[in-house]
Amino acid sequence: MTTLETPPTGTGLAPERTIVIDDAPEAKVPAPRPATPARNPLGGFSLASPMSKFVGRDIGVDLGTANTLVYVRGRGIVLNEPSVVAINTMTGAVVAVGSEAKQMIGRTPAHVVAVRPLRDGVIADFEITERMLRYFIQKVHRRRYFAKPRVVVCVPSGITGVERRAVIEAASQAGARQVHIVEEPMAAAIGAGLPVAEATGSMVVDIGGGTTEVAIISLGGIVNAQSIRTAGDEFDEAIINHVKKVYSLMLGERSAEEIKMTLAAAVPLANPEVAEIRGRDLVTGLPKTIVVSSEDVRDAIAEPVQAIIDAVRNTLDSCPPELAADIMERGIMLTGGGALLRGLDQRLSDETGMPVVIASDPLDCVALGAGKCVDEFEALQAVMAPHNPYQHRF
Ligand SMILES: Nc1ncnc2c1ncn2[C@@H]1O[C@H](COP(=O)(O)OP(=O)(O)OP(=O)(O)O)[C@@H](O)[C@H]1O
Repeated sequence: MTTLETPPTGTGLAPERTIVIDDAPEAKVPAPRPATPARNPLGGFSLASPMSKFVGRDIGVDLGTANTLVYVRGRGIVLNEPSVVAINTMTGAVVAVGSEAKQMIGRTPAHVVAVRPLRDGVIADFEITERMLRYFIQKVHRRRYFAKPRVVVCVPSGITGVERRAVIEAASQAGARQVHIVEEPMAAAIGAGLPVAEATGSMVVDIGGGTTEVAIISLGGIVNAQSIRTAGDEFDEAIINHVKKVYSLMLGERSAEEIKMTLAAAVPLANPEVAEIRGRDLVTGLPKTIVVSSEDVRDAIAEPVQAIIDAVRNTLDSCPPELAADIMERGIMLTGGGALLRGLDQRLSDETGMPVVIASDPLDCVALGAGKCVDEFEALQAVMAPHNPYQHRF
């Protein structure tokens, strides 16, 4: 039995303060991954790109709603931090960024707010996003280089021109010499090792914190895509609302995320699990303990899970028959943190009749794809260019 505790307010603490839950494991900075090997998994592209004089400096950024990952050319993924910034509201100063700031959510004194500057995959607070990016870029470069880096940033495929422009501006303000955009599903597919350049259909479903990207890719381009603003955050919200409605218990974001990771499933489990959750009773304001089962949590997240399944089905419905046959053979690749929701692969497979595979590093795929675009920049221009009228130099 897992114990999740949330102390009451009325004690002066914010309701979502958690006692037992540790910071999410993905908040830790990983050991640097080896740079992408010099093979050519994309098949159709020549990888004979000349070594640029800027080797080691250019970076690929997965600017995610939940996590930001930075890949440095020649070094691999060197930074993986929650997309959270703590700000002192009296002075406007940044108090903490990343893991340290995430730990502060729900625990800050009145004059400090812990903010997630991206919502639904796009920039909700431009200035804070820019400061966060600047901090991360400076952190990975450790002042070793004087010139500004060339930056490849991943964005959801469904964002508007204005939202795209905001990402480019934020990256340039944060110190990029040149900003290139690659769409998240394309980056996820490349990072998952799908043969995106070949004349065969590949399907990727990237379930992040704010958006789910569904795309069918062939010959280096996106044939069909759907981006919905339903993903991991929506699961958390559904759990908070369910516990509030059924048990009159107030839960915070971090507790809900922990419940999702430990208890939630998209299919009935052979051995249902339970967890004890302590929180604030909405009626009495006093601490209360409830026992929640995995079945309970499955009901809570049923709606957002169904929305993702519908997006996959809709994309498949409008898929050219030849590509559908390829996908039938090859299967659907699941990437992003949401791919780790228990039983989601099985549920998707049951509902679509297609084989479904979870990528080996689902949380890293987008950053690895952006990294490959950086490592093999000249060769992969084609992947970026057709979808990218906004390649900017500053
Ligand atoms: N084991 C798990 N089970 C369920 N969900 C998980 C698990 N591990 C991580 N997640 C969820 O995955 C999401 C983060 O995934 P990811 O880092 O791919 O998103 P992101 O790139 O930051 O978001 P976006 O692509 O929407 O901008 C969070 O909602 C997190 O709670």
